[in-house]
Amino acid sequence: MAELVWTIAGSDSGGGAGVQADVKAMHSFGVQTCTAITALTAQNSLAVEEINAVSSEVLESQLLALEADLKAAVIKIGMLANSTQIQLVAEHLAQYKSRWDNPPVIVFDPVAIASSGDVLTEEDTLDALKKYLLPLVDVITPNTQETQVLTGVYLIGPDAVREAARKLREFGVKSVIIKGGHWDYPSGYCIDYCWSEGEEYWLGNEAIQTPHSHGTGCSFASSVAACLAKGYPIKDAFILAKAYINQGLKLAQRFGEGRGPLAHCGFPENISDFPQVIEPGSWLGDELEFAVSEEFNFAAGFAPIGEELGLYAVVDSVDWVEKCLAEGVKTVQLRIKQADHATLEEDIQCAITLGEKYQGRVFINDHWELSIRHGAYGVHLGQEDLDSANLVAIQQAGLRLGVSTHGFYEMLRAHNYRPSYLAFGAIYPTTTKDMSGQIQGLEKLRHFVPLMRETYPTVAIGGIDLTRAPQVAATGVGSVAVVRAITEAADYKQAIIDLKRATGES
Ligand SMILES: Cc1ncc(COP(=O)(O)OP(=O)(O)O)c(N)n1
Ligand SMILES: Cc1nc(C(=O)O)sc1CCOP(=O)(O)O
Ligand SMILES: [Mg+2]
Repeated sequence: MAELVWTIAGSDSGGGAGVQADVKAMHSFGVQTCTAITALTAQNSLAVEEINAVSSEVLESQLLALEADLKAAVIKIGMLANSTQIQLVAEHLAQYKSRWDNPPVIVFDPVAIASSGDVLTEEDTLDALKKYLLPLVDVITPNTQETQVLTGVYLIGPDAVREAARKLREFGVKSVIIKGGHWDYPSGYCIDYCWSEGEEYWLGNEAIQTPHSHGTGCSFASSVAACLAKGYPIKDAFILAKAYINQGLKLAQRFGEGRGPLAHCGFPENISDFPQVIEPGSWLGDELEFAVSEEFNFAAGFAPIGEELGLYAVVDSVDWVEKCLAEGVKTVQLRIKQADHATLEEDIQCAITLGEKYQGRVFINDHWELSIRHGAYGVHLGQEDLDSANLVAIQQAGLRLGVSTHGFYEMLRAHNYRPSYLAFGAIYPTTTKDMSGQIQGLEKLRHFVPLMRETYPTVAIGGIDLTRAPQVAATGVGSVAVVRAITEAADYKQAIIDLKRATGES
């Protein structure tokens, strides 16, 4: 069943922003949308002629109807026309938060100023917002002007953006996304910022030049809301919303004499619409003056593999490396996790030699220094390892590099390094490793694979067994990686034959 998302916002008679944009954006991400309309604006592509706020009774009757029968996973709030509406909505939200079995996530787009420049709310709303609404908000998505109006911070650079986000959190907001569509810094680029749970995320891409951008703010917040309802973590919702806007700006058309609306074109599927994850040491990171640690090393472009990896066995001993290679598994990873493993170096050496003997690809998990020392075919690293491993040394030694990813943000971060392959996990729950909160499922895998398949060999891992392998392979992923499906099989030789057949390898 589709997830339910409400939008509490104004109607745009011109069809480009407000609830009209919200419904289209939410539909693109596959959620069911309910609406509570706060105002019937009379506007077209040139101007907002009238606001026409609905009465408190009319607004409340919509909320009462929805809360009685169609409880939302996420509620997106757009234009609230006056302080009475703000107070009314805040009272209802507070009840939902305290009384519903599954309290809704609140996403607030503080629509102060339409892109045409018209002020959409009354003067006294600012105090009411700060007093009643912001303490209930989980994610706020202001643009530059709205951020400045709410915080008094003028966004002249990254530190000012951080400072504004801190001020918004002081009002009680949990997570902050500040959209950089208007700050043109660095020149010609559009940089966006997200702060959530102590982590910050920066995304950037070249600014897309079009006058037809009406409704981008509403659509961005609605995309975030829909993605959160779909179970994406905020950093992935942030990326997807940004890709959705980029896609819509590129395809936007003129309707009327003024600014046309953002185009709504479904889930973003083209990698060129996705932003770059900005990291210290990258060009954009330098432009934004991100601190770079002394031992910082960055390398992009690792030795290619040249074909898909096929059935991929991830095992914890040399004995299993040999058993798998001997049965014709072409890609094997030695994954030894005990820090005090007495024969670690010897085992890595043996695994590398076995790979050469059986002409298989043997990757070593984590231990990149020993991998370089003994000339491994490749190493497999996790996201945290990207910060600490000597990537330059791995690249210069000609080792292949595989990188784990768990979601869109990590996938795009890994893409900065142009590794030799990308792994997506965990597709299903697994007992081999604690992956709680990081289960992707087939629907998300179906989105990851087409974005990356042209650039890298792709691998799916986590909870895959013989019964699930065919559906995983049907996503187009190039390789299925398993631990227990081989090492805990009653007959591992038969399991290898069956898994290869189930994934179309033989
Ligand atoms: C093929 C493949 N994919 C993902 C992983 C997980 O690697 P990582 O995130 O580094 O976690 P650990 O395996 O070190 O626990 C993997 N090993 N192999
Ligand atoms: C080692 C590992 N990495 C994962 C990831 O998602 O990064 S899932 C995983 C365990 C896979 O084991 P099994 O096939 O037994 O479920
Ligand atoms: Mg690792």
